[in-house]
Amino acid sequence: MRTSSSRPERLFVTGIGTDVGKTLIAAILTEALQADYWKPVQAGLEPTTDTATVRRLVSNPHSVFHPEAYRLQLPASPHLAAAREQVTIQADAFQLPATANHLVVEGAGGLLVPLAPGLLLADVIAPLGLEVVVVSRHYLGSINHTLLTLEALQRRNIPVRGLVFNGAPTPATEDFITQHTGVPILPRLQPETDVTAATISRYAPAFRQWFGL
Ligand SMILES: Nc1ncnc2c1ncn2[C@@H]1O[C@H](COP(=O)(O)OP(=O)(O)OP(=O)(O)O)[C@@H](O)[C@H]1O
Ligand SMILES: C[C@H](N)[C@H](N)CCCCCC(=O)O
Ligand SMILES: [Mg+2]
Repeated sequence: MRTSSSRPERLFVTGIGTDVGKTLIAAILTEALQADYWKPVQAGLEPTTDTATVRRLVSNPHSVFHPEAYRLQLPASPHLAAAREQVTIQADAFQLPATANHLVVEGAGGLLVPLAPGLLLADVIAPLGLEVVVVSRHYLGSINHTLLTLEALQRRNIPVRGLVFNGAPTPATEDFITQHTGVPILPRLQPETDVTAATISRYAPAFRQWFGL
């Protein structure tokens, strides 16, 4: 929930790929800021959706969960999932939900995921005036994927709020990315045995403090 004196945070959570922890970090940000949450494109509805997951993981009563612009059955790239249902994802469907609260928007997969022929996720996010939080999960190859993501954001003049490292601390990776790019670094996530509302509540204060709240 936003206090009257603070500027609302408008964050877009992207990642260096799919399954890197965007939903987990979006839930932490949503809880930390008592923000609203919006997942504009959901590809894959079973066993659950990211909106339902974040709703389950968030404890505060203020967050509002805005309906997806596109809910697609197939857990695949959005351009394929949409085509399977004879749906064409349209750029003008990406209008931010009307809210004065902090807002956390979660992408699908990585930054350059295709939505429709000639249309990438980055194309529809860029005009929305969001600041990006990039999630970098550790695996061999993640340095390259992280630098490519940051370079693509810079080339499109999309502002980067910061980077979250997800996984056991890996100094050789984290130090190189930090020094090479100079991007701000948010609190890190450790590998967790269980991801529950209690896990999210444990991380939220450090993120809240990082945002100066
Ligand atoms: N630090 C962690 N500890 C334990 N499990 C994690 C961690 N980070 C992510 N996971 C788990 O990995 C899986 C993939 O994470 P998540 O759903 O957040 O990915 P995503 O980037 O949001 O994917 P998508 O592109 O489908 O939105 C989930 O089961 C999540 O709970
Ligand atoms: C279904 C999956 N979990 C994500 N929602 C979508 C991932 C799209 C990846 C497309 C790609 O980069 O090849
Ligand atoms: Mg997700």
